[in-house]
Amino acid sequence: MKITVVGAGNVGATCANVIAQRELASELVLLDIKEGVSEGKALDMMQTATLLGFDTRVTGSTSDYSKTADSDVVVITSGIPRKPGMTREDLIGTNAGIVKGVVDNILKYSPKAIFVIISNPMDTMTYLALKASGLPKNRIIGMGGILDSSRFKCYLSQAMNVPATDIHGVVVGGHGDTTMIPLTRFATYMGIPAAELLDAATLEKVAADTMVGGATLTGLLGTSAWYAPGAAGALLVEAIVRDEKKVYPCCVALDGEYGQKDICLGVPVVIGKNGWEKIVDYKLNAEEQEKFNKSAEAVRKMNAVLVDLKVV
Ligand SMILES: NC(=O)c1ccc[n+]([C@@H]2O[C@H](COP(=O)([O-])OP(=O)(O)OC[C@H]3O[C@@H](n4cnc5c(N)ncnc54)[C@H](O)[C@@H]3O)[C@@H](O)[C@H]2O)c1
Ligand SMILES: O=C(O)C[C@H](O)C(=O)O
Repeated sequence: MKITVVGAGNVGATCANVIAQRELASELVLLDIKEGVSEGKALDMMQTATLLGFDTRVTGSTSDYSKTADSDVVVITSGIPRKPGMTREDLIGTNAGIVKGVVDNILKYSPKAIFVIISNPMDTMTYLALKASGLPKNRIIGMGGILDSSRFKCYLSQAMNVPATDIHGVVVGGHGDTTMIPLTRFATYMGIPAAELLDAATLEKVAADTMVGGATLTGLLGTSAWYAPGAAGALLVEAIVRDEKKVYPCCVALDGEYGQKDICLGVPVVIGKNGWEKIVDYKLNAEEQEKFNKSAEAVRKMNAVLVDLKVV
């Protein structure tokens, strides 16, 4: 198994580090445009192999895509992150060109790869990757919902004062401050509905905190987060390479499911060796469906910008 991570910055390097530690591949390539950075980070990681006990061979490449040849999975994290006060959508002008260029280059050497898109604005970058690559839709997966759900579970666990690992919680819709939809109705602690354990105001605050989870971290860090995003990307890669058939909320192309078409948006999907294999229907109620439709409307507006940018 060969995996490439494009972008050796905060998220890419963290994701690669988790992939190596969990031995998800025999070969892992980190690629960046910054001279020597991916090689340096790869070597640093290799020097943890005997300390942490893994055999994945990690190498770096400065812009040489031939080193990524025959990758089974490619994770795209290249692009600028937001700064405090910015939205993810503000990044489109820079990141669309970067993501398009990366997809084109990867395809020259790894035509059979499954793509995991992390660069922001992620829903639109996933749509761009789908259109630019012309690949079957199941091989293009945007990562956002896994991260947002893990933040949702984190805030729920803090409100309930219980371990986050005993909580179930899912966020669907877009990966934006106003477009994501924490599904409070489906949140449970060991099967007990969260609404029975938390009052309505607390549950609402948990959902609101989840939605601005990335912005909160950006305010604290001065740039956006990387530990949870990197780990979430690696978890998605793990489900693919181990053919786990796990259900994760991911950004995928909808063709009528959840009432939407010609858009990539976050819904629960089965993940396995073929990429995303099936969409799971949560049967949203009217209020949730209305939020989902509004989320789609906002993402569609962003997707239209891709035409102005002449990348689709
Ligand atoms: N989807 C998510 O859940 C999620 C979570 C966190 C971050 N992000 C996004 O991921 C992206 C990366 O964030 P980060 O914190 O790692 O930023 P970063 O600045 O630390 O790293 C980005 C890296 O991309 C590299 N890069 C730029 N252009 C490139 C190109 N053409 N080819 C290869 N590499 C290139 C840069 O040199 C840099 O090393 C941002 O767009 C951020 O918003 C998304
Ligand atoms: O918040 C960001 O801009 C980065 C990422 O999308 C996140 O949710 O951490």
